[in-house]
Amino acid sequence: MTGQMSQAWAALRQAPAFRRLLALALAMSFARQAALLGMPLLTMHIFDGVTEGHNLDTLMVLSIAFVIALSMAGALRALRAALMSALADDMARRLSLEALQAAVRSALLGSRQPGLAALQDQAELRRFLGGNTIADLFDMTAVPVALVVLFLLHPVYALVVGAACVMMGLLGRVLDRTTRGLVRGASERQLKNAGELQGRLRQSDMLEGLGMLAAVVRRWEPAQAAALAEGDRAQARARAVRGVTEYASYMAQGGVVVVGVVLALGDRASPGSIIAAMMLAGTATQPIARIVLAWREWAFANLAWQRLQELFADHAAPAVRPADPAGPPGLWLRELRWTPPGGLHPVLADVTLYCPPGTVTLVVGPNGVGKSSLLRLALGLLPAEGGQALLGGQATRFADRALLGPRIGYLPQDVQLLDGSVLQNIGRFGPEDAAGVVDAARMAGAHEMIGRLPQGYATEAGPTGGLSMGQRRMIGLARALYGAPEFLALDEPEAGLDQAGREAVRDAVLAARAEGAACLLISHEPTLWSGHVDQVLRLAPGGHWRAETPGDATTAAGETAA
Ligand SMILES: Nc1ncnc2c1ncn2[C@@H]1O[C@H](COP(=O)(O)OP(=O)(O)OP(=O)(O)O)[C@@H](O)[C@H]1O
Repeated sequence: MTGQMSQAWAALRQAPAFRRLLALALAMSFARQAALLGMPLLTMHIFDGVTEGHNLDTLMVLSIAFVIALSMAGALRALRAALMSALADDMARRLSLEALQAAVRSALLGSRQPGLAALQDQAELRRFLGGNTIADLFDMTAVPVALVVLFLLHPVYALVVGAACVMMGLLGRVLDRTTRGLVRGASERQLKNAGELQGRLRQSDMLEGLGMLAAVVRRWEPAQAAALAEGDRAQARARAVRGVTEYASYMAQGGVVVVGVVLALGDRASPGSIIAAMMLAGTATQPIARIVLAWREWAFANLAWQRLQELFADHAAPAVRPADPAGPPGLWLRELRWTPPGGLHPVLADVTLYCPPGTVTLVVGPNGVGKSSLLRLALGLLPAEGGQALLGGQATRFADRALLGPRIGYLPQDVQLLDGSVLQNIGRFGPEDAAGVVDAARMAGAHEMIGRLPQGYATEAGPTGGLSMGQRRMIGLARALYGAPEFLALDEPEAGLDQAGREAVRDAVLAARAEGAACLLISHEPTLWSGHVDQVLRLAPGGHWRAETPGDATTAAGETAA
Protein backbone atom coordinates (compact mmCIF):
# COMPACT_ATOMS: atom_id res chain seq x y z
CA MET A 1 0.00 0.00 0.00
CA THR A 2 1.25 3.44 -0.84
CA GLY A 3 0.66 7.08 -0.05
CA GLN A 4 -2.45 8.45 1.49
CA MET A 5 -4.50 5.32 1.00
CA SER A 6 -2.19 3.43 3.31
CA GLN A 7 -2.25 6.36 5.73
CA ALA A 8 -6.06 6.36 5.68
CA TRP A 9 -6.12 2.60 6.15
CA ALA A 10 -3.48 2.74 8.90
CA ALA A 11 -5.45 5.46 10.69
CA LEU A 12 -8.57 3.33 10.36
CA ARG A 13 -6.84 0.23 11.71
CA GLN A 14 -5.37 2.15 14.63
CA ALA A 15 -8.68 3.67 15.62
CA PRO A 16 -9.61 1.96 18.91
CA ALA A 17 -13.29 1.64 17.91
CA PHE A 18 -12.35 -0.03 14.62
CA ARG A 19 -10.02 -2.52 16.29
CA ARG A 20 -12.53 -3.34 19.00
CA LEU A 21 -15.28 -3.89 16.44
CA LEU A 22 -13.04 -6.08 14.27
CA ALA A 23 -11.90 -8.18 17.24
CA LEU A 24 -15.52 -8.57 18.35
CA ALA A 25 -16.62 -9.64 14.87
CA LEU A 26 -13.81 -12.22 14.77
CA ALA A 27 -14.67 -13.53 18.23
CA MET A 28 -18.29 -13.90 17.14
CA SER A 29 -17.18 -15.82 14.09
CA PHE A 30 -15.23 -18.25 16.27
CA ALA A 31 -18.19 -18.66 18.64
CA ARG A 32 -20.52 -19.25 15.70
CA GLN A 33 -18.17 -21.81 14.20
CA ALA A 34 -17.93 -23.62 17.53
CA ALA A 35 -21.74 -23.77 17.70
CA LEU A 36 -21.97 -25.05 14.12
CA LEU A 37 -19.13 -27.57 14.51
CA GLY A 38 -20.82 -29.02 17.59
CA MET A 39 -23.86 -29.99 15.50
CA PRO A 40 -22.30 -32.88 13.53
CA LEU A 41 -20.96 -34.35 16.75
CA LEU A 42 -24.38 -34.06 18.41
CA THR A 43 -25.93 -35.74 15.38
CA MET A 44 -23.46 -38.58 15.68
CA HIS A 45 -24.43 -39.07 19.33
CA ILE A 46 -28.11 -39.05 18.45
CA PHE A 47 -27.59 -41.68 15.81
CA ASP A 48 -25.16 -43.94 17.53
CA GLY A 49 -25.97 -43.42 21.22
CA VAL A 50 -29.73 -42.92 21.21
CA THR A 51 -30.67 -45.49 18.57
CA GLU A 52 -28.53 -48.19 20.12
CA GLY A 53 -29.51 -47.46 23.71
CA HIS A 54 -33.20 -46.54 22.95
CA ASN A 55 -32.66 -43.61 25.32
CA LEU A 56 -35.33 -40.97 24.60
CA ASP A 57 -34.26 -38.71 27.49
CA THR A 58 -30.83 -38.35 25.90
CA LEU A 59 -32.55 -37.58 22.58
CA MET A 60 -34.56 -34.83 24.26
CA VAL A 61 -31.46 -33.26 25.85
CA LEU A 62 -29.50 -33.49 22.60
CA SER A 63 -32.40 -31.94 20.64
CA ILE A 64 -32.52 -28.99 23.02
CA ALA A 65 -28.74 -28.59 22.68
CA PHE A 66 -29.20 -28.77 18.91
CA VAL A 67 -31.78 -25.93 18.91
CA ILE A 68 -29.65 -23.81 21.27
CA ALA A 69 -26.55 -24.27 19.09
CA LEU A 70 -28.46 -23.32 15.93
CA SER A 71 -30.13 -20.27 17.53
CA MET A 72 -26.77 -19.10 18.87
CA ALA A 73 -25.18 -19.43 15.44
CA GLY A 74 -28.05 -17.46 13.84
CA ALA A 75 -27.97 -14.71 16.49
CA LEU A 76 -24.20 -14.40 16.25
CA ARG A 77 -24.44 -14.09 12.47
CA ALA A 78 -27.00 -11.26 12.75
CA LEU A 79 -24.91 -9.51 15.41
CA ARG A 80 -21.76 -9.85 13.33
CA ALA A 81 -23.57 -8.40 10.29
CA ALA A 82 -24.54 -5.33 12.36
CA LEU A 83 -20.93 -4.93 13.53
CA MET A 84 -19.56 -5.20 10.01
CA SER A 85 -22.06 -2.61 8.84
CA ALA A 86 -20.83 -0.21 11.57
CA LEU A 87 -17.25 -0.88 10.47
CA ALA A 88 -18.15 -0.16 6.85
CA ASP A 89 -19.79 3.15 7.82
CA ASP A 90 -16.69 4.15 9.77
CA MET A 91 -14.44 3.36 6.82
CA ALA A 92 -16.69 5.20 4.36
CA ARG A 93 -16.73 8.33 6.55
CA ARG A 94 -12.95 8.36 6.82
CA LEU A 95 -12.36 7.68 3.14
CA SER A 96 -14.93 9.92 1.48
CA LEU A 97 -13.38 13.31 2.29
CA GLU A 98 -9.86 12.12 1.40
CA ALA A 99 -11.14 10.51 -1.81
CA LEU A 100 -13.00 13.62 -2.91
CA GLN A 101 -10.02 15.86 -2.18
CA ALA A 102 -7.74 13.62 -4.25
CA ALA A 103 -10.41 13.57 -6.99
CA VAL A 104 -10.49 17.38 -7.08
CA ARG A 105 -6.68 17.45 -7.38
CA SER A 106 -6.89 15.01 -10.30
CA ALA A 107 -9.61 17.18 -11.94
CA LEU A 108 -7.26 20.18 -11.70
CA LEU A 109 -4.91 18.28 -13.99
CA GLY A 110 -7.68 17.67 -16.53
CA SER A 111 -9.08 14.28 -15.49
CA ARG A 112 -12.81 13.75 -16.22
CA GLN A 113 -15.41 12.44 -13.78
CA PRO A 114 -12.86 11.59 -11.07
CA GLY A 115 -15.19 12.66 -8.27
CA LEU A 116 -17.93 10.34 -9.45
CA ALA A 117 -15.51 7.42 -9.87
CA ALA A 118 -14.00 8.01 -6.41
CA LEU A 119 -17.44 8.11 -4.79
CA GLN A 120 -18.48 4.95 -6.64
CA ASP A 121 -15.32 3.17 -5.50
CA GLN A 122 -15.81 4.27 -1.94
CA ALA A 123 -19.46 3.08 -2.04
CA GLU A 124 -18.31 -0.25 -3.52
CA LEU A 125 -15.83 -0.75 -0.65
CA ARG A 126 -18.51 0.16 1.88
CA ARG A 127 -20.92 -2.38 0.36
CA PHE A 128 -18.18 -5.01 0.38
CA LEU A 129 -17.10 -4.47 3.96
CA GLY A 130 -20.68 -4.19 5.25
CA GLY A 131 -21.98 -7.17 3.24
CA ASN A 132 -21.62 -10.91 3.80
CA THR A 133 -18.36 -11.36 1.91
CA ILE A 134 -15.99 -10.47 4.73
CA ALA A 135 -18.11 -12.55 7.09
CA ASP A 136 -17.62 -15.47 4.70
CA LEU A 137 -13.89 -14.89 5.00
CA PHE A 138 -14.17 -15.10 8.79
CA ASP A 139 -16.09 -18.37 8.36
CA MET A 140 -13.02 -19.82 6.64
CA THR A 141 -11.70 -20.40 10.18
CA ALA A 142 -14.07 -23.39 10.20
CA VAL A 143 -12.24 -25.12 7.33
CA PRO A 144 -9.12 -26.34 9.19
CA VAL A 145 -11.14 -27.18 12.31
CA ALA A 146 -13.63 -29.25 10.28
CA LEU A 147 -10.75 -31.03 8.51
CA VAL A 148 -9.14 -31.92 11.86
CA VAL A 149 -12.45 -33.33 13.21
CA LEU A 150 -12.93 -35.26 9.96
CA PHE A 151 -9.42 -36.63 10.33
CA LEU A 152 -10.24 -37.78 13.85
CA LEU A 153 -13.39 -39.52 12.57
CA HIS A 154 -11.32 -41.16 9.83
CA PRO A 155 -8.32 -39.85 7.80
CA VAL A 156 -9.97 -40.83 4.49
CA TYR A 157 -12.84 -38.39 5.18
CA ALA A 158 -10.29 -35.61 5.65
CA LEU A 159 -8.50 -36.62 2.45
CA VAL A 160 -11.67 -36.48 0.32
CA VAL A 161 -12.89 -33.17 1.75
CA GLY A 162 -9.37 -31.65 1.76
CA ALA A 163 -8.98 -32.47 -1.95
CA ALA A 164 -12.32 -30.78 -2.69
CA CYS A 165 -11.28 -27.68 -0.71
CA VAL A 166 -7.96 -27.43 -2.58
CA MET A 167 -9.73 -27.80 -5.95
CA MET A 168 -12.28 -25.11 -5.10
CA GLY A 169 -9.53 -22.79 -3.88
CA LEU A 170 -7.58 -23.28 -7.10
CA LEU A 171 -10.69 -22.64 -9.20
CA GLY A 172 -11.28 -19.39 -7.31
CA ARG A 173 -7.68 -18.34 -7.93
CA VAL A 174 -7.97 -19.12 -11.66
CA LEU A 175 -11.22 -17.16 -11.83
CA ASP A 176 -9.60 -14.18 -10.13
CA ARG A 177 -6.54 -14.28 -12.40
CA THR A 178 -8.48 -14.64 -15.65
CA THR A 179 -11.15 -12.02 -14.99
CA ARG A 180 -9.30 -9.27 -13.12
CA GLY A 181 -8.12 -7.52 -16.29
CA LEU A 182 -11.51 -7.88 -17.97
CA VAL A 183 -13.36 -6.44 -14.98
CA ARG A 184 -11.01 -3.47 -14.77
CA GLY A 185 -11.16 -2.85 -18.52
CA ALA A 186 -14.98 -3.04 -18.61
CA SER A 187 -15.40 -0.81 -15.59
CA GLU A 188 -12.99 1.82 -16.86
CA ARG A 189 -14.52 1.88 -20.32
CA GLN A 190 -17.96 2.30 -18.80
CA LEU A 191 -16.82 5.14 -16.55
CA LYS A 192 -15.14 6.87 -19.49
CA ASN A 193 -18.22 6.40 -21.69
CA ALA A 194 -20.54 7.66 -18.96
CA GLY A 195 -18.31 10.72 -18.41
CA GLU A 196 -18.14 11.53 -22.11
CA LEU A 197 -21.86 11.06 -22.63
CA GLN A 198 -22.71 13.18 -19.61
CA GLY A 199 -20.37 15.92 -20.84
CA ARG A 200 -22.01 15.89 -24.27
CA LEU A 201 -25.59 15.72 -22.99
CA ARG A 202 -24.94 18.79 -20.85
CA GLN A 203 -24.79 20.75 -24.11
CA SER A 204 -28.51 20.15 -24.64
CA ASP A 205 -29.15 23.44 -26.51
CA MET A 206 -26.44 22.73 -29.02
CA LEU A 207 -27.41 19.06 -29.45
CA GLU A 208 -31.09 19.85 -30.12
CA GLY A 209 -30.43 23.12 -31.95
CA LEU A 210 -28.00 21.58 -34.41
CA GLY A 211 -29.84 18.24 -34.56
CA MET A 212 -26.72 16.41 -33.34
CA LEU A 213 -28.30 14.25 -30.62
CA ALA A 214 -28.76 11.09 -32.74
CA ALA A 215 -25.17 11.36 -34.05
CA VAL A 216 -23.78 11.73 -30.54
CA VAL A 217 -25.72 8.70 -29.24
CA ARG A 218 -24.68 6.68 -32.33
CA ARG A 219 -21.02 7.50 -31.60
CA TRP A 220 -21.43 6.46 -27.96
CA GLU A 221 -23.17 3.13 -28.63
CA PRO A 222 -20.20 1.09 -30.03
CA ALA A 223 -17.95 2.15 -27.14
CA GLN A 224 -20.64 1.19 -24.63
CA ALA A 225 -21.26 -2.13 -26.43
CA ALA A 226 -17.50 -2.90 -26.26
CA ALA A 227 -17.47 -2.18 -22.52
CA LEU A 228 -20.51 -4.38 -21.93
CA ALA A 229 -19.01 -7.19 -24.06
CA GLU A 230 -15.86 -7.14 -21.92
CA GLY A 231 -17.99 -7.38 -18.78
CA ASP A 232 -20.00 -10.24 -20.33
CA ARG A 233 -16.81 -12.20 -21.06
CA ALA A 234 -15.81 -11.93 -17.40
CA GLN A 235 -19.34 -13.00 -16.34
CA ALA A 236 -19.25 -16.04 -18.67
CA ARG A 237 -15.96 -17.23 -17.13
CA ALA A 238 -17.36 -16.65 -13.68
CA ARG A 239 -20.51 -18.66 -14.46
CA ALA A 240 -18.45 -21.66 -15.59
CA VAL A 241 -16.20 -21.63 -12.53
CA ARG A 242 -19.11 -21.05 -10.14
CA GLY A 243 -20.96 -24.06 -11.60
CA VAL A 244 -17.94 -26.33 -11.07
CA THR A 245 -17.46 -24.96 -7.54
CA GLU A 246 -21.02 -25.74 -6.47
CA TYR A 247 -20.64 -29.18 -8.00
CA ALA A 248 -17.36 -29.72 -6.09
CA SER A 249 -19.10 -29.00 -2.78
CA TYR A 250 -21.81 -31.62 -3.45
CA MET A 251 -19.12 -34.01 -4.74
CA ALA A 252 -17.26 -33.73 -1.43
CA GLN A 253 -20.42 -34.57 0.55
CA GLY A 254 -21.31 -37.46 -1.79
CA GLY A 255 -17.72 -38.76 -1.67
CA VAL A 256 -17.78 -38.75 2.13
CA VAL A 257 -21.01 -40.80 2.16
CA VAL A 258 -19.54 -43.36 -0.28
CA VAL A 259 -16.30 -43.60 1.72
CA GLY A 260 -18.31 -43.81 4.96
CA VAL A 261 -20.47 -46.68 3.69
CA VAL A 262 -17.35 -48.59 2.61
CA LEU A 263 -15.80 -47.97 6.05
CA ALA A 264 -19.06 -48.97 7.82
CA LEU A 265 -19.18 -52.25 5.86
CA GLY A 266 -15.74 -53.05 7.28
CA ASP A 267 -16.90 -51.94 10.76
CA ARG A 268 -14.45 -49.06 10.73
CA ALA A 269 -17.13 -46.33 10.98
CA SER A 270 -20.54 -45.96 12.61
CA PRO A 271 -23.68 -44.76 10.72
CA GLY A 272 -23.66 -41.66 12.91
CA SER A 273 -20.12 -40.84 11.87
CA ILE A 274 -21.17 -40.93 8.19
CA ILE A 275 -23.83 -38.29 8.79
CA ALA A 276 -21.45 -36.24 10.95
CA ALA A 277 -18.75 -36.46 8.26
CA MET A 278 -21.24 -35.37 5.60
CA MET A 279 -22.23 -32.33 7.67
CA LEU A 280 -18.59 -31.50 8.35
CA ALA A 281 -17.86 -31.75 4.61
CA GLY A 282 -20.50 -29.04 4.11
CA THR A 283 -19.04 -26.93 6.92
CA ALA A 284 -15.56 -27.13 5.33
CA THR A 285 -16.51 -26.55 1.71
CA GLN A 286 -19.35 -24.02 2.02
CA PRO A 287 -17.28 -20.99 3.11
CA ILE A 288 -14.93 -21.59 0.14
CA ALA A 289 -17.88 -22.01 -2.21
CA ARG A 290 -19.49 -18.82 -0.90
CA ILE A 291 -16.28 -16.88 -1.50
CA VAL A 292 -16.01 -18.16 -5.07
CA LEU A 293 -19.72 -17.50 -5.67
CA ALA A 294 -19.27 -13.93 -4.39
CA TRP A 295 -16.78 -13.39 -7.21
CA ARG A 296 -18.39 -10.16 -8.36
CA GLU A 297 -18.12 -8.54 -4.93
CA TRP A 298 -14.46 -9.52 -4.61
CA ALA A 299 -13.58 -8.41 -8.13
CA PHE A 300 -15.25 -5.00 -7.83
CA ALA A 301 -14.02 -4.33 -4.30
CA ASN A 302 -10.49 -5.19 -5.39
CA LEU A 303 -10.83 -2.86 -8.37
CA ALA A 304 -12.24 -0.05 -6.21
CA TRP A 305 -9.42 -0.49 -3.67
CA GLN A 306 -6.77 -0.44 -6.40
CA ARG A 307 -8.28 2.61 -8.08
CA LEU A 308 -8.50 4.54 -4.83
CA GLN A 309 -4.92 3.60 -4.02
CA GLU A 310 -3.79 4.91 -7.41
CA LEU A 311 -5.85 8.08 -6.99
CA PHE A 312 -4.24 8.77 -3.60
CA ALA A 313 -0.75 7.89 -4.83
CA ASP A 314 -1.00 9.98 -8.01
CA HIS A 315 -2.77 12.95 -6.46
CA ALA A 316 -1.41 13.22 -2.96
CA ALA A 317 -1.88 16.65 -1.37
CA PRO A 318 1.32 18.69 -1.68
CA ALA A 319 3.02 18.75 1.71
CA VAL A 320 2.26 21.99 3.56
CA ARG A 321 5.35 24.21 3.98
CA PRO A 322 5.54 27.03 6.50
CA ALA A 323 5.46 30.63 5.25
CA ASP A 324 8.70 32.59 5.09
CA PRO A 325 8.21 35.33 7.73
CA ALA A 326 10.66 37.54 5.82
CA GLY A 327 8.67 37.12 2.54
CA PRO A 328 7.37 40.39 1.04
CA PRO A 329 3.64 41.18 1.33
CA GLY A 330 1.54 40.75 -1.80
CA LEU A 331 2.11 38.24 -4.60
CA TRP A 332 5.56 37.28 -5.79
CA LEU A 333 5.97 35.03 -8.83
CA ARG A 334 9.51 33.68 -8.83
CA GLU A 335 10.85 32.15 -12.06
CA LEU A 336 7.62 30.27 -12.77
CA ARG A 337 8.06 27.64 -15.45
CA TRP A 338 5.26 25.50 -16.88
CA THR A 339 4.74 23.15 -19.84
CA PRO A 340 1.19 21.92 -20.58
CA PRO A 341 0.61 18.16 -20.12
CA GLY A 342 1.93 16.44 -23.26
CA GLY A 343 3.58 19.67 -24.48
CA LEU A 344 7.18 19.78 -25.68
CA HIS A 345 8.04 23.40 -24.95
CA PRO A 346 7.31 25.57 -21.92
CA VAL A 347 4.42 27.99 -22.33
CA LEU A 348 5.69 29.99 -19.37
CA ALA A 349 9.47 30.28 -19.08
CA ASP A 350 10.81 31.61 -15.76
CA VAL A 351 8.18 34.33 -15.34
CA THR A 352 9.17 36.66 -12.51
CA LEU A 353 6.81 39.34 -11.26
CA TYR A 354 6.06 41.13 -8.01
CA CYS A 355 2.53 42.43 -7.36
CA PRO A 356 2.68 44.55 -4.17
CA PRO A 357 -0.45 45.09 -2.02
CA GLY A 358 -2.67 47.85 -3.39
CA THR A 359 -1.71 47.41 -7.05
CA VAL A 360 -3.34 46.13 -10.25
CA THR A 361 -1.36 44.00 -12.69
CA LEU A 362 -2.85 43.31 -16.11
CA VAL A 363 -1.88 40.10 -17.94
CA VAL A 364 -2.20 40.34 -21.73
CA GLY A 365 -1.33 38.16 -24.69
CA PRO A 366 -2.96 36.27 -27.56
CA ASN A 367 -5.32 33.30 -27.10
CA GLY A 368 -3.66 30.14 -25.82
CA VAL A 369 -0.48 31.90 -24.74
CA GLY A 370 -0.78 30.79 -21.09
CA LYS A 371 -2.59 33.62 -19.25
CA SER A 372 -5.14 31.44 -17.41
CA SER A 373 -2.43 28.90 -16.62
CA LEU A 374 -0.32 31.69 -15.07
CA LEU A 375 -3.25 32.62 -12.84
CA ARG A 376 -3.75 28.99 -11.80
CA LEU A 377 -0.04 28.68 -11.04
CA ALA A 378 -0.20 31.87 -8.97
CA LEU A 379 -3.07 30.32 -7.00
CA GLY A 380 -1.10 27.10 -6.48
CA LEU A 381 -3.69 25.03 -8.39
CA LEU A 382 -1.18 23.70 -10.94
CA PRO A 383 2.22 22.22 -10.13
CA ALA A 384 4.98 24.41 -11.58
CA GLU A 385 7.89 22.79 -13.39
CA GLY A 386 10.16 25.32 -11.75
CA GLY A 387 9.91 28.37 -9.50
CA GLN A 388 7.05 29.21 -7.18
CA ALA A 389 4.28 31.67 -6.35
CA LEU A 390 4.41 33.25 -2.90
CA LEU A 391 1.61 35.13 -1.18
CA GLY A 392 3.00 37.06 1.75
CA GLY A 393 5.89 34.58 1.90
CA GLN A 394 3.60 31.52 1.74
CA ALA A 395 4.15 29.25 -1.28
CA THR A 396 0.57 28.96 -2.57
CA ARG A 397 1.16 25.42 -3.93
CA PHE A 398 2.26 24.21 -0.50
CA ALA A 399 -0.30 26.00 1.66
CA ASP A 400 -3.12 24.66 3.81
CA ARG A 401 -5.97 25.36 1.34
CA ALA A 402 -8.51 25.90 4.12
CA LEU A 403 -6.36 28.75 5.47
CA LEU A 404 -5.26 30.11 2.08
CA GLY A 405 -8.76 30.14 0.50
CA PRO A 406 -10.16 33.09 2.52
CA ARG A 407 -7.04 35.15 1.61
CA ILE A 408 -7.82 34.71 -2.10
CA GLY A 409 -10.50 36.08 -4.41
CA TYR A 410 -10.66 34.06 -7.63
CA LEU A 411 -12.96 34.50 -10.60
CA PRO A 412 -12.24 31.81 -13.19
CA GLN A 413 -12.93 32.33 -16.89
CA ASP A 414 -15.79 29.84 -16.85
CA VAL A 415 -17.81 31.08 -13.87
CA GLN A 416 -19.71 28.30 -12.13
CA LEU A 417 -22.06 28.79 -9.21
CA LEU A 418 -22.88 25.88 -6.94
CA ASP A 419 -26.30 24.52 -6.00
CA GLY A 420 -27.52 26.80 -3.23
CA SER A 421 -28.77 30.37 -2.81
CA VAL A 422 -27.06 33.53 -4.08
CA LEU A 423 -26.33 34.36 -0.42
CA GLN A 424 -24.62 31.01 0.18
CA ASN A 425 -22.61 31.25 -3.04
CA ILE A 426 -21.29 34.73 -2.32
CA GLY A 427 -20.56 33.73 1.29
CA ARG A 428 -18.62 30.67 0.03
CA PHE A 429 -20.98 28.35 1.94
CA GLY A 430 -19.42 29.47 5.23
CA PRO A 431 -21.31 30.52 8.40
CA GLU A 432 -24.17 32.91 7.57
CA ASP A 433 -22.84 36.44 7.21
CA ALA A 434 -25.51 38.51 5.47
CA ALA A 435 -23.72 41.84 6.13
CA GLY A 436 -20.44 40.58 4.62
CA VAL A 437 -22.27 39.15 1.60
CA VAL A 438 -24.15 42.40 0.96
CA ASP A 439 -20.89 44.39 1.27
CA ALA A 440 -19.22 42.13 -1.32
CA ALA A 441 -22.25 42.35 -3.64
CA ARG A 442 -22.29 46.15 -3.36
CA MET A 443 -18.57 46.29 -4.12
CA ALA A 444 -19.09 44.07 -7.21
CA GLY A 445 -21.96 46.30 -8.36
CA ALA A 446 -24.30 43.31 -8.09
CA HIS A 447 -26.51 44.36 -5.13
CA GLU A 448 -29.24 46.07 -7.22
CA MET A 449 -29.24 43.26 -9.77
CA ILE A 450 -29.67 40.69 -6.97
CA GLY A 451 -32.50 42.80 -5.50
CA ARG A 452 -34.35 42.43 -8.80
CA LEU A 453 -34.11 38.59 -8.76
CA PRO A 454 -37.41 36.78 -7.90
CA GLN A 455 -36.25 35.91 -4.37
CA GLY A 456 -33.36 38.33 -3.99
CA TYR A 457 -30.43 36.80 -2.10
CA ALA A 458 -32.47 33.61 -1.52
CA THR A 459 -32.69 32.90 -5.27
CA GLU A 460 -31.29 29.55 -6.36
CA ALA A 461 -27.93 30.20 -8.05
CA GLY A 462 -26.90 26.69 -9.19
CA PRO A 463 -27.03 25.38 -12.75
CA THR A 464 -30.83 24.93 -12.52
CA GLY A 465 -31.37 28.43 -11.11
CA GLY A 466 -31.82 30.07 -14.50
CA LEU A 467 -29.43 32.99 -13.92
CA SER A 468 -28.01 34.62 -17.05
CA MET A 469 -24.31 34.43 -17.84
CA GLY A 470 -23.81 38.10 -16.93
CA GLN A 471 -25.69 37.66 -13.63
CA ARG A 472 -23.55 34.62 -12.79
CA ARG A 473 -20.36 36.54 -13.53
CA MET A 474 -21.36 39.45 -11.26
CA ILE A 475 -22.30 37.07 -8.45
CA GLY A 476 -18.99 35.25 -9.05
CA LEU A 477 -17.16 38.57 -8.72
CA ALA A 478 -18.97 39.27 -5.44
CA ARG A 479 -17.87 35.80 -4.24
CA ALA A 480 -14.28 36.66 -5.17
CA LEU A 481 -14.47 39.94 -3.23
CA TYR A 482 -16.16 38.40 -0.17
CA GLY A 483 -14.06 38.74 2.98
CA ALA A 484 -11.73 41.41 1.48
CA PRO A 485 -9.05 38.96 0.30
CA GLU A 486 -5.44 40.16 0.03
CA PHE A 487 -4.98 38.64 -3.46
CA LEU A 488 -7.52 39.00 -6.27
CA ALA A 489 -7.10 36.80 -9.36
CA LEU A 490 -9.64 37.62 -12.07
CA ASP A 491 -9.74 35.85 -15.43
CA GLU A 492 -11.47 38.12 -17.98
CA PRO A 493 -13.90 39.47 -15.34
CA GLU A 494 -15.69 41.82 -17.75
CA ALA A 495 -16.30 39.23 -20.49
CA GLY A 496 -19.94 39.10 -21.58
CA LEU A 497 -21.03 42.11 -19.48
CA ASP A 498 -22.74 45.23 -20.78
CA GLN A 499 -21.09 48.66 -20.51
CA ALA A 500 -22.49 49.31 -17.02
CA GLY A 501 -21.36 45.83 -15.88
CA ARG A 502 -17.86 46.33 -17.27
CA GLU A 503 -17.54 49.65 -15.48
CA ALA A 504 -18.84 48.07 -12.27
CA VAL A 505 -16.12 45.40 -12.55
CA ARG A 506 -13.45 48.04 -13.02
CA ASP A 507 -14.75 50.06 -10.07
CA ALA A 508 -14.75 46.88 -7.94
CA VAL A 509 -11.12 46.16 -8.81
CA LEU A 510 -10.12 49.73 -8.06
CA ALA A 511 -11.97 49.60 -4.72
CA ALA A 512 -10.17 46.33 -3.85
CA ARG A 513 -6.87 47.97 -4.77
CA ALA A 514 -7.71 50.91 -2.52
CA GLU A 515 -8.33 48.42 0.31
CA GLY A 516 -4.83 46.99 -0.22
CA ALA A 517 -5.44 43.91 -2.39
CA ALA A 518 -2.82 42.74 -4.88
CA CYS A 519 -4.88 42.33 -8.08
CA LEU A 520 -3.77 40.15 -11.00
CA LEU A 521 -6.23 40.23 -13.87
CA ILE A 522 -6.52 39.02 -17.42
CA SER A 523 -8.43 41.16 -19.89
CA HIS A 524 -9.07 41.50 -23.60
CA GLU A 525 -10.61 44.98 -23.04
CA PRO A 526 -7.79 47.51 -23.53
CA THR A 527 -9.76 50.70 -23.15
CA LEU A 528 -11.55 49.63 -19.97
CA TRP A 529 -8.32 49.40 -17.98
CA SER A 530 -6.44 52.23 -19.66
CA GLY A 531 -4.82 54.43 -17.02
CA HIS A 532 -5.96 52.20 -14.14
CA VAL A 533 -3.25 49.55 -13.93
CA ASP A 534 0.10 49.66 -12.17
CA GLN A 535 1.93 47.18 -14.36
CA VAL A 536 1.36 44.95 -17.39
CA LEU A 537 2.65 41.44 -17.92
CA ARG A 538 2.78 40.76 -21.64
CA LEU A 539 2.97 37.08 -22.65
CA ALA A 540 3.97 36.01 -26.16
CA PRO A 541 4.12 32.58 -27.86
CA GLY A 542 7.24 30.51 -27.21
CA GLY A 543 7.38 31.31 -23.50
CA HIS A 544 8.42 34.95 -24.06
CA TRP A 545 7.22 37.51 -21.56
CA ARG A 546 7.83 41.09 -20.53
CA ALA A 547 6.73 43.14 -17.53
CA GLU A 548 5.95 46.75 -18.44
CA THR A 549 5.58 49.87 -16.35
CA PRO A 550 2.46 52.14 -16.16
CA GLY A 551 1.65 54.10 -19.25
CA ASP A 552 2.26 51.10 -21.52
CA ALA A 553 -1.00 49.48 -20.47
CA THR A 554 -3.09 50.84 -23.35
CA THR A 555 -0.48 49.80 -25.91
CA ALA A 556 -0.16 46.29 -24.42
CA ALA A 557 -3.93 45.70 -24.14
CA GLY A 558 -4.53 47.28 -27.55
CA GLU A 559 -2.05 44.90 -29.16
CA THR A 560 -3.75 41.95 -27.51
CA ALA A 561 -7.13 42.92 -28.85
CA ALA A 562 -5.82 43.42 -32.38
N1 LIG B 1 -4.95 20.60 -18.87
C1 LIG B 1 -4.31 20.89 -20.00
N2 LIG B 1 -3.90 19.90 -20.81
C2 LIG B 1 -3.23 20.18 -21.96
N3 LIG B 1 -2.95 21.42 -22.37
C3 LIG B 1 -3.35 22.45 -21.62
C4 LIG B 1 -4.04 22.25 -20.38
N4 LIG B 1 -4.30 23.46 -19.85
C5 LIG B 1 -3.80 24.37 -20.71
N5 LIG B 1 -3.24 23.77 -21.77
C6 LIG B 1 -2.60 24.42 -22.92
O1 LIG B 1 -1.78 25.44 -22.43
C7 LIG B 1 -1.83 26.57 -23.29
C8 LIG B 1 -2.21 27.80 -22.49
O2 LIG B 1 -3.59 27.73 -22.15
P1 LIG B 1 -4.28 28.91 -21.36
O3 LIG B 1 -5.69 28.52 -21.10
O4 LIG B 1 -3.45 29.27 -20.20
O5 LIG B 1 -4.23 30.08 -22.43
P2 LIG B 1 -4.85 31.57 -22.36
O6 LIG B 1 -3.78 32.51 -22.71
O7 LIG B 1 -5.56 31.78 -21.06
O8 LIG B 1 -5.92 31.47 -23.54
P3 LIG B 1 -7.29 32.32 -23.76
O9 LIG B 1 -6.92 33.75 -23.96
O10 LIG B 1 -7.84 31.71 -25.00
O11 LIG B 1 -8.14 32.07 -22.57
C9 LIG B 1 -2.81 26.22 -24.40
O12 LIG B 1 -2.07 25.80 -25.53
C10 LIG B 1 -3.61 25.10 -23.84
O13 LIG B 1 -4.04 24.23 -24.86
